[in-house]
Amino acid sequence: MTAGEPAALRVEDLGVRYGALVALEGVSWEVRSGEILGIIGPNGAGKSSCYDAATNMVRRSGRVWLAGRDVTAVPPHGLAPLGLRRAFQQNAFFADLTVLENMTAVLALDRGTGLAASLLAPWREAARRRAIEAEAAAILERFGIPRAMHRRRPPNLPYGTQRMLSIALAWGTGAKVLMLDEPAAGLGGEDMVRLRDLLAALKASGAALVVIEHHMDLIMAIADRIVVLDQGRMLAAGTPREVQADPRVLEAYLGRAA
Ligand SMILES: Nc1ncnc2c1ncn2[C@@H]1O[C@H](COP(=O)(O)OP(=O)(O)OP(=O)(O)O)[C@@H](O)[C@H]1O
Repeated sequence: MTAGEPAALRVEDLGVRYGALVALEGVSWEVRSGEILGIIGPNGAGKSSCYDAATNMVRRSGRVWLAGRDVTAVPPHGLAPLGLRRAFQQNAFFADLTVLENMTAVLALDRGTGLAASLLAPWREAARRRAIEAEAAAILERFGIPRAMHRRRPPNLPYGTQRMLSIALAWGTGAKVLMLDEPAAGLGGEDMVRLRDLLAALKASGAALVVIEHHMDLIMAIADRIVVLDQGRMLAAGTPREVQADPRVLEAYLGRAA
């Protein structure tokens, strides 16, 4: 990214209420291309509400800009074509389709071809389908899913590979901003290393990543900047080193648990 270029995603003064409960208030941050922004905070701090607010999935106040364009009023399904994509905490895929069919279906949908047309298409669609399948296979490999696994069904994959698949499906034809909700949940050992390497590679490719994560070692290692939420408000923001040294952050995490 060059100086003066607008942030890949900028949110300003986000607020969310569930009835009388203020889940989020006055939250502002931005993430630039080729950057990873971490969002952390104790349980119930408002992290998921912040994602829902940024992607217009909940009634909220505040404003959102994507690459300088005001997308405050754009509905969730209108954001993906603009490059803002999101993967959820739960692995999400069609369990009855193979890994390759899942990826192919996402690409076809991204390109405006319906699922039925992509998978059940008549002969005249065959060449086009083969091209999309080849692209899907290449994306899966990029996300660390080898060809030997492409004909399997997602529930039969190792858990860490299911997670990679969920991220690949969220990525689709490509994200300018990818929002991940606890990508490391349930992962350990080698899978953590694979995830960290993948996120670093996506960042290096120029994507902007926003990552909610409870796994502190991971987020402190990969994030360029971190926003700390507590009780719906911004408690701190800065580099990993800065937030780790912030007494308010230590208090939020350790003080109340002690
Ligand atoms: N749909 C909802 N209806 C009512 N209250 C909600 C709803 N969703 C979240 N909340 C409340 O809003 C507050 C913020 O929740 P949120 O899920 O955004 O926090 P979080 O930081 O993502 O938590 P966690 O780390 O546990 O996932 C919490 O008090 C939660 O109970």
